[in-house]
Amino acid sequence: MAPHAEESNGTATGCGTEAPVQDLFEVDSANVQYTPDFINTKYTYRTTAVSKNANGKYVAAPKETLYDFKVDRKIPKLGVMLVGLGGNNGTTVTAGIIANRRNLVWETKEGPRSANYYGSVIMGSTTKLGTDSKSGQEINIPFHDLLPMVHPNDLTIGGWDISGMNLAEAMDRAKVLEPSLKSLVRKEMALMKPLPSIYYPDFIAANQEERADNLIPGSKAEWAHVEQIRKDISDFKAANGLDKVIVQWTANTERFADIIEGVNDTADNLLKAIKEGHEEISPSTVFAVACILDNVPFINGSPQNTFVPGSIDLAEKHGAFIGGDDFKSGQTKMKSALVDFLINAGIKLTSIASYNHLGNNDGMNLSSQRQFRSKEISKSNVVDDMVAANTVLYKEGEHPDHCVVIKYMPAVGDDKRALDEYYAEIFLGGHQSISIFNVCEDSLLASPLIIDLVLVAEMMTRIEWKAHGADAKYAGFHSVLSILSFMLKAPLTPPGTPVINSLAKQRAALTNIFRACVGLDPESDMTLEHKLF
Ligand SMILES: NC(=O)c1ccc[n+]([C@@H]2O[C@H](COP(=O)([O-])OP(=O)(O)OC[C@H]3O[C@@H](n4cnc5c(N)ncnc54)[C@H](O)[C@@H]3O)[C@@H](O)[C@H]2O)c1
Ligand SMILES: O=P([O-])([O-])O[C@@H]1[C@@H](O)[C@H](O)[C@@H](O)[C@H](O)[C@@H]1O
Repeated sequence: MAPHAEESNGTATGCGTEAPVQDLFEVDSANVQYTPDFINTKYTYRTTAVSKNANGKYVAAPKETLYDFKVDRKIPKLGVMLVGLGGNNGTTVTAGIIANRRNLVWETKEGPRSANYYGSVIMGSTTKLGTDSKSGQEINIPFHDLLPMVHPNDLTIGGWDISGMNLAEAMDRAKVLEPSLKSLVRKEMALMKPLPSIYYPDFIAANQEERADNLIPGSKAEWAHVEQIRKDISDFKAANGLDKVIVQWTANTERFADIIEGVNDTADNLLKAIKEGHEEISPSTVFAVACILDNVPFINGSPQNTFVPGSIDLAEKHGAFIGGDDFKSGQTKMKSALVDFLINAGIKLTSIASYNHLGNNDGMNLSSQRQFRSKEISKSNVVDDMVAANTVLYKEGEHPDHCVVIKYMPAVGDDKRALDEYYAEIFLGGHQSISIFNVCEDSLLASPLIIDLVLVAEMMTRIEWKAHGADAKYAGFHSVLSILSFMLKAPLTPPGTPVINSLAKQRAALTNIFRACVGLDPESDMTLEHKLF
């Protein structure tokens, strides 16, 4: 376990390790070479190429592609800068990391509670390494140990907010954490004040204006804003002695930006539009551009279309990582698992009614129609791929009725209520109706996702690949990190590639890409060793 941080100068500071971490396991294979700095792997990627013959019959041909992967084992000192640091998610994830780093225990009405990373797939789940060579029993290891990843206790946290409240006051405003826990982290939180940010009123609800007292000068997208954000990141990195920084948007949901030819359709047009102060450039896109220009990974935890085509074009040109959109925390995460299960069980889902109400500031922002529309889109598209994949149940273009309702009810605060009804046709004209009442404590479910997104995105900056062969050159994965999809409602994918929303497939992709990087085949769960004897 990497040594942990000491708090200093008002930011929770992390610390990387110089020497490679001693891994929990090593792979014994002629295709895997370990050096002090790298894991070098020759990997055979096996797929099935399907075509149609002259009679219209599918022809399935096994296909093998050889890749070389190289993983940098050195764990960096990593900073994360949150846009919206003073919000419910921002204060909660910050307090949570401080609590874990200090192994805090606090009193609650159910008795003492200890800090944990529950809800994080990287820190709270395990993955099957293989089966015991003697007993045949499954050997599972912490997901975090599959590759040499940063530990969240070592993260250095900072960021921006249009509200100037220090994080102790903002934590009180958020009303998420137990008073007993807040009292233990209050001192460190009070020392953390968000950097001034950019505020373009037309992009978020008018009801947010009263908190906008911590602003970078200038009223619309301007190049000075890009330069200020780049300077903020550079200063944060230098002041904390960081090796890398990752920026994540957990600020308010913005309205969708119109995609306008000549404005935000290409990298050059987008840069030109920002310099001209075009009003259709959103704050989140300005942050994305600032990060891309300095190769700082940028992740969008909200549903708006931050990544207009010009920003994706710019990221590809710079080889910078971007990822999004919209943390998948409670109701939608459940939906992406349940719909997958029902449809893959041959049960014909015909209607999904999703209602929720919440009383936090996110809910207040979403009470404005244009911001709600962003969320409605991200919450609605999550079933599309699963429905389209089952042509036995659904004809071309046929899909379940699906409605999404969000209401702002201040009384429930951050304890969002999600009420769902799944209605399906079953055998011989029967019906199945599944009703769910799900209290999703929004920020306590989202905060571990913020951590997972940072850890996976940072890990991807230390993985390179090339086609197997002497003359090929190593390169990074595509700029759009679709590997992050498990944590996101509306996964951004490289242009022209399919969107996968099935939660099981998303986790399998994350697991098996990481397994490939250490020379292990995908986990198939066939367990033939338990069937063929
Ligand atoms: N479970 C969840 O909490 C969850 C799940 C999915 C998505 N999200 C999204 O995450 C975002 C944050 O959620 P939250 O509950 O923390 O909301 P919040 O309103 O408590 O926090 C958002 C913060 O962003 C700040 N902000 C707004 N515009 C800004 C800007 N231009 N620059 C810097 N700061 C700015 C606000 O002042 C506020 O402090 C929302 O967009 C929400 O839709 C949340
Ligand atoms: O629980 P989930 O659907 O994944 O996501 C949540 C929505 O249900 C909720 O309405 C919204 O306010 C939150 O920002 C979040 O998006």
